[in-house]
Amino acid sequence: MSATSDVAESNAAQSADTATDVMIEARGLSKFYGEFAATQDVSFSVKRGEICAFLGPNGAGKSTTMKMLTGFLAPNRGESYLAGINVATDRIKASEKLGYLPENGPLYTEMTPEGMLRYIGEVRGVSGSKLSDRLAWVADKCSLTEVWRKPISKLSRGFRQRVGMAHAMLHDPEVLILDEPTSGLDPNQVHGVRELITELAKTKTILLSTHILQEVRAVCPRVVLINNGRIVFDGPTTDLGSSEVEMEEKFRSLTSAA
Ligand SMILES: Nc1ncnc2c1ncn2[C@@H]1O[C@H](COP(=O)(O)OP(=O)(O)OP(=O)(O)O)[C@@H](O)[C@H]1O
Repeated sequence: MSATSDVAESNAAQSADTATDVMIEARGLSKFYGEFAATQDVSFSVKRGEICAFLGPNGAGKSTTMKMLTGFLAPNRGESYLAGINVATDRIKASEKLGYLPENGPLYTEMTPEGMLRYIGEVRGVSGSKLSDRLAWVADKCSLTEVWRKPISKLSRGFRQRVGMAHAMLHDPEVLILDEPTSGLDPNQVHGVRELITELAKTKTILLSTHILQEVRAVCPRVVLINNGRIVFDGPTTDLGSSEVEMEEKFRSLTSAA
């Protein structure tokens, strides 16, 4: 084989790898409410195994983008892909790859975590020993054992958030999209959820939204920053600064009104 065809073959293999390695992709996502652009031409991708922060101030467009990425909101322009699957045209196949924790997601508060998660598993077509195994796994990973049979209405916000995480992870998806997973939690609960995310990151691709810089530093080596509906930074977290103070300054300069 010639050197040229060697190179061509290696490039082809590389681009095939690259194609399957992109697990989350936003392609030019725009969402308008009347004249107001909630997001404009948002494009970025997250590769297999990455844990990426989607950072931005309040109202920047994080939840809107996540809803479009997960197929819960139709963009006016642009496309979303999960594991290479077009979310708009192949929703069911894409949703098999996806675990989504929406901001303030609904829970069946009259049920127990066990009852609700069993019900969701059955609706998704999992049953028997496979469902029991998955329930045991999420109960353990999300530290839900002590509240497993208590009504969700009686649980603290931290435990409710963990039930939401368990819901997202029940079908063992490859991709997790988590909208402000630590919002409203006390410092101990924040620590617990961050530990869980770090543990999950060993086997999953994760995009998590936050407006907390410490969260990014604690959990995410990569950051995509959105402001006024547009991406203003995409790169390694360390490129935002080597200390918290530097990061705050950079964040402010990238997100202050022009
Ligand atoms: N249904 C809607 N109708 C009109 N405007 C909307 C609607 N949904 C969102 N917006 C606006 O779009 C912008 C982006 O909202 P979004 O919820 O995506 O921001 P966010 O970055 O997730 O904010 P936060 O950190 O506060 O949750 C905001 O100005 C919001 O008021």
